[in-house]
Amino acid sequence: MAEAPILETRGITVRFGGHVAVKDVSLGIEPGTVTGLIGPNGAGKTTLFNTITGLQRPTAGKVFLDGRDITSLPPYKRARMGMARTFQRLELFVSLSVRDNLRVAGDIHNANGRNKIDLEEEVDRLLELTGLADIASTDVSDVPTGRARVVEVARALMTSPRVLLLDEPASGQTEQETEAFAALLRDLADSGLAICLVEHDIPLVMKICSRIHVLDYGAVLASGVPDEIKNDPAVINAYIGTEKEAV
Ligand SMILES: Nc1ncnc2c1ncn2[C@@H]1O[C@H](COP(=O)(O)OP(=O)(O)OP(=O)(O)O)[C@@H](O)[C@H]1O
Repeated sequence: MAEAPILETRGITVRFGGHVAVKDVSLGIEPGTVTGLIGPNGAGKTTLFNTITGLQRPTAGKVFLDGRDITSLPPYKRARMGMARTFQRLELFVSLSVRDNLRVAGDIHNANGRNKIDLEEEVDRLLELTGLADIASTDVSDVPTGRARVVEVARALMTSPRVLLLDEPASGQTEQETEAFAALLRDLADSGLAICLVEHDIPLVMKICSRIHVLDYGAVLASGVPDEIKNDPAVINAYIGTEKEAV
């Protein structure tokens, strides 16, 4: 039997003036899985992430973590409860080294969190795990975008999250980097993490997600396993058929 979702949205709607960016979206993310969230530009994926993480207040609907209604909690409280994310536009400390970016996140976690980590040990473990050890001392400003995205994931992992939301993490990665990244996400999910992946790299999504939700004009157009999504005429028509990288 499938595990109960650790993260749930119920009937989330977000309006910006007269524009409905997210429309009545209900979905769940289970521990130990990678869940894909795909759809055309402007479909509402980032807005939904912002609502889940507390950066955007929904017009209607609720967000639950561990069955607890967290809709009115600020982002830092959600982070302390085990939610971490990365951003479409990288949000790293560019004048710091890769190692120091991880240290800062670990410091903040230790100052606030209940499950304190051994900082240096965790930094070393995550640099190894994410394949960043060779550039640990490099300033992020000198790190190419593809690898900087992995730095952002590693930094998010410093908070020992149980839910990880990734906004276009493969954008800017080479084919080889994406292959290693896919293996990393699978390993993280295998260790129990609940991952939600917003990504335009359809082959990557199809390869690593156990379940996929397709957003179109803010609403869920389809939900299912990769084979169902790949062959859904509405999805092909609205999105996959328009993607150069289509499977
Ligand atoms: N702060 C805002 N104010 C007004 N409109 C917004 C705001 N943020 C997003 N939107 C609009 O809401 C819609 C959804 O945007 P969103 O960025 O969530 O889409 P997306 O699916 O993440 O797109 P992409 O794949 O291009 O990142 C778009 O029409 C966008 O212009």
